[in-house]
Amino acid sequence: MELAGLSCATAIAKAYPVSSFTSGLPTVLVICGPGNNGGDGLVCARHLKLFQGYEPAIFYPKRPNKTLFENLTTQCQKMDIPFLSEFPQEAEVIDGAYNLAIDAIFGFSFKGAVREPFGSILNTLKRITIPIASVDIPSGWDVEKGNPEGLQPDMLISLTAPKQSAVHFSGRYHYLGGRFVPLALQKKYNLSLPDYPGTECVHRLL
Ligand SMILES: NC(=O)C1=CN([C@@H]2O[C@H](COP(=O)(O)OP(=O)(O)OC[C@H]3O[C@@H](n4cnc5c(N)ncnc54)[C@H](OP(=O)(O)O)[C@@H]3O)[C@@H](O)[C@H]2O)[C@@H](O)CC1
Ligand SMILES: [K+]
Repeated sequence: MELAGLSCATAIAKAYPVSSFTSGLPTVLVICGPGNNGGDGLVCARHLKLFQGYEPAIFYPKRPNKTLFENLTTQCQKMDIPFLSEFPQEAEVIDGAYNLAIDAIFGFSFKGAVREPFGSILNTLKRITIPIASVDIPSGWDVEKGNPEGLQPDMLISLTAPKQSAVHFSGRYHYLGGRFVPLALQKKYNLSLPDYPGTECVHRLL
């Protein structure tokens, strides 16, 4: 998870360097869901803050009662990353306060109809105009079929390997992250992963 989240922050810093934010501070709203995708979001927020220049804030409405996620939350709090107590319902409020949104709500274990509070959150995210970077899968997408009515992010960071639904991604930036798959596992699952350049933890696909 640490490497997955670091990959996300690295890819985001490449696609949206601090210098590219011409209107004010590079404020980033990170929305974290209840599973490991949300954990990746917490790690990503922490690394963005460590990269310096980025100003992440986190919304984390449904927190699992597990030590890993409690520790990740504590680390963010100790780094003075603010946690929002409420999600702004108006898209304009998000557009006015932030320059980038990171969607770390659901990944490959999402299924069925979206339950609250995430339905309202996704509806608001569909209306914002600032770019959205989705971690692993745009939240609310079927892992294989995608979701034409769902979020259409500007950036996708596929982790481990792109999921089948990535063929429906129509944004500007697609990165692969998660340089941690052992060769034996790649062979077992017949994964043909691109070579990561040098010591990079991400590989740009689009
Ligand atoms: N394992 C690996 O190899 C790696 C995994 N990685 C990362 O982990 C991600 C997968 O994490 P994951 O399996 O924890 O599930 P995830 O997609 O975060 O969501 C589960 C949560 O969502 C909830 N939920 C589901 N449907 C819902 C609905 N309709 N409406 C509302 N809630 C719903 C569900 O709730 P429940 O059904 O339990 O009530 C559960 O709490 C993967 O995409 C990648 O980012 C990477 O770090 C690389 C290596
Ligand atoms: K996501």
